[in-house]
This record gives sequence, structure tokens and C-alpha cells, in this order.
Amino acid sequence: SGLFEPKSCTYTYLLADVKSKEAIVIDPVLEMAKRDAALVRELGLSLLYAANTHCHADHITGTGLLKKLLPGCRSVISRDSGASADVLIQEGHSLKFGAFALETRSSPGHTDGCLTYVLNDKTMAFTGDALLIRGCGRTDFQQGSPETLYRSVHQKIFTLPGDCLIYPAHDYTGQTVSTVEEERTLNPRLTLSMEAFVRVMNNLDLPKPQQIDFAVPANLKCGIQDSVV
Ligand SMILES: N[C@@H](CCC(=O)N[C@@H](CCS)C(=O)NCC(=O)O)C(=O)O
Ligand SMILES: [Fe+2]
Repeated sequence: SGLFEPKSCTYTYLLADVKSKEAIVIDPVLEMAKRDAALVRELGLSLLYAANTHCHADHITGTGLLKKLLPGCRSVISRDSGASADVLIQEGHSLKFGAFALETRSSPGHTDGCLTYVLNDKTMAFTGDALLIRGCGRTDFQQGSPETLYRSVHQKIFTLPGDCLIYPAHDYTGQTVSTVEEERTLNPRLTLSMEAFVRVMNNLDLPKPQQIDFAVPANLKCGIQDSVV
């Protein structure tokens, strides 16, 4: 299922193995955790993991609340994020659910701890804010680095099969899904040379996310809901 949170324009994804009923949610949002838990229950699923692609700056993660709502669910984030969670993962680790698994690729540059989760058959990639549809995550806060992001996208995402579907953590224009081939050929930022990309990223001049000052400290404790409400 593709799920949406309108304030931060965040996409949350629920993946399940219909046979075993084991499921994973990617990038849940605190305000929508009750909706997500209700969907999991309605579908008769057992939610094994609530996984973050990175320590978000623009909303509070729903992973802590989902743990409370769905006992047995474990929160996940990368070790490199510096955040706490039940499961700290890094490149090469995989999260199994039924006959499927999400494989972890490290894709830093928007933040140090950004991960891209790739379905084991390489038909889908959940890119967080590393690669957005016709865009990419900004590099002007947290541990942002345009050079690092450029390398991550080219080495870790554009090397996937061309027909691999790209599911980002956000979209601000209403687009929901892309492919590796589309972004490799049409992304206005990532088709530039590294030098031109760095220039563009250093001159975006975006206002900072409205929730950044309380979202980042809360997300550093993404498995511990008690400390953020
Ligand atoms: N207006 C939004 C924040 C928008 C924003 O900064 N988005 C980030 C991703 C979330 S950390 C981003 O990287 N955007 C890239 C871009 O090119 O827009 C809010 O106040 O929450
Ligand atoms: Fe982000």
C-alpha cells in the first residue's frame, strides 16, 4: 500500500507477504500511525518492522508509536544516523518478511545515515530523500553533502535495473512513482556533471522545514515514543 501524510508530503509504504502475512512499513509518520496500525490489523498482517530511511527533519517518525500500537513490531534505522532504535542496520543487512526481504544500500549525502531499501528481486527501491522524482534531497542541513549525494545516487541507485520502480519518501508535485531509467535520463539534477550538481545544490535557497527544530531531536529517539509525546 502507498500511504500519504499531507503536511510534510511524506509517502509511507506498507509491504506484505500475503502468504505468511508478515509485513514491513517504511517511513511512517507520527500523526498517521493510528491509520497505519488500523490498516495492518484490517489486512490481518503481522508487522515485523517499522523502518526509517533516515533521521527525518520535516516530521516525527511514527515508528515509536507503531511499536506501542502493534506489539511485536521493531523500529529500524541506520547505525550511521546516530539515532536509537531496536534494530540498527547498515549496508548489506536485510529485513526479511515472509518470502521477501528488503536489502539495505547506504546512500548518504542528504544525511549521513540515509539508506535505500531494495526489494530482493530488485523490482522496487525505496530511496528516502536520496532520490526524489525528478529531484533529490537537499544538502544544506544535518550532514548534507552534494558530492556525497551525487556519488550515492550514481553508484547505489542508478546501478539498479532500469525498470526498477523508485518510491521516494516525499513528493511535492503529486507524482507517486518513477523508475531508475526515467531518473537516470530525465532527473534535472542528477543528469548534470558533479560540478554543476554541486553548484545547483549549494544555491537552492530553500526555507528550512517547519518542524526541523523538534523533529530531529525526536527522531534521534525513533523507537522511544514516551520521550517525544
Ligand atoms: N516545506 C517542507 C520542507 C521541504 C523540504 O525541505 N524537503 C526536503 C525533504 C525532507 S527533509 C528536501 O530535501 N527537499 C528537496 C527539494 O528540492 O525540495 C516543510 O516545511 O516540511
Ligand atoms: Fe529528509
